[in-house]
Amino acid sequence: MISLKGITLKRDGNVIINELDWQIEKGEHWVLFGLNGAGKTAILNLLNGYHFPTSGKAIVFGKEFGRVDIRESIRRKIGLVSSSLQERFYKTDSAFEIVLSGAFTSIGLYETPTDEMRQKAIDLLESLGSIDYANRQYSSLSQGERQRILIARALMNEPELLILDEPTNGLDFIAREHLLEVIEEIALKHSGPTLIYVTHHVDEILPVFQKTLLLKNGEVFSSGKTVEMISQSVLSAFFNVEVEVHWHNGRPLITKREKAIP
Ligand SMILES: Nc1ncnc2c1ncn2[C@@H]1O[C@H](COP(=O)(O)OP(=O)(O)OP(=O)(O)O)[C@@H](O)[C@H]1O
Repeated sequence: MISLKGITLKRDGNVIINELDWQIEKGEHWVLFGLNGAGKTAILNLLNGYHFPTSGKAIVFGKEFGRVDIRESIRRKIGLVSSSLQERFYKTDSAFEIVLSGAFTSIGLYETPTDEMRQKAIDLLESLGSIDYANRQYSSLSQGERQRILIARALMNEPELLILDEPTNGLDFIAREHLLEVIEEIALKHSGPTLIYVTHHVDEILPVFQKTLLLKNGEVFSSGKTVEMISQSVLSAFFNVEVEVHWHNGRPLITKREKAIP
């Protein structure tokens, strides 16, 4: 579905992504894990066609970047949930209008939605538990409610790939767990999209994310099965700090290992 080989991205003379290799198969849900400044956003911008690789070969949905302009066709197949989108919406738009705008991949509604689109938006709002606040102004919603609206918006086009960029930012514990339940349901849907979950929080990695790419300083530190990546030895080397990993109900927790008392 996606094949990135030897991708390097330079911006203003700086190497932001260096020799990145990443293969994503359909139905294989991934975590993109990296600390602040690792280059996660840069990779998402690459996948969406907002940045162009300086070198390397990128094939997205069977089409190679650079051969023809494939940005438009790519963006219709990718749903993006990112807090950077929130700042771009119009303050007066209702949650329902924002979900509908997903059908046109636009910010704001410039075209008249069909009855079919309206019904789809209602169905999605219902399935995400958001119908009660569908007519409220988006700007008046809580952060957790906004994230659900963004997910509904991203699902309007039935994307092949759904990218969730740090979706739990600003959520309290309960709202976070509720959102993770929604995400798990989407991931488990047979005909649903393939997911990329971007985070720097280990404890948000759900069992449905069976693959993890660890990104450090713009390079792949390691990638593969989540259980192998989220291990004591790999993460201690990744963080450069000794950590312990504890698994509970299929979810990992990490703590810094205390120094042994001599
Ligand atoms: N136009 C640019 N010119 C130079 N450096 C840039 C440019 N854009 C991004 N960078 C740098 O590239 C690095 C990767 O940035 P990126 O935003 O992709 O990181 P990130 O992993 O998404 O971080 P965060 O978790 O903090 O959002 C950072 O060090 C950033 O300062």
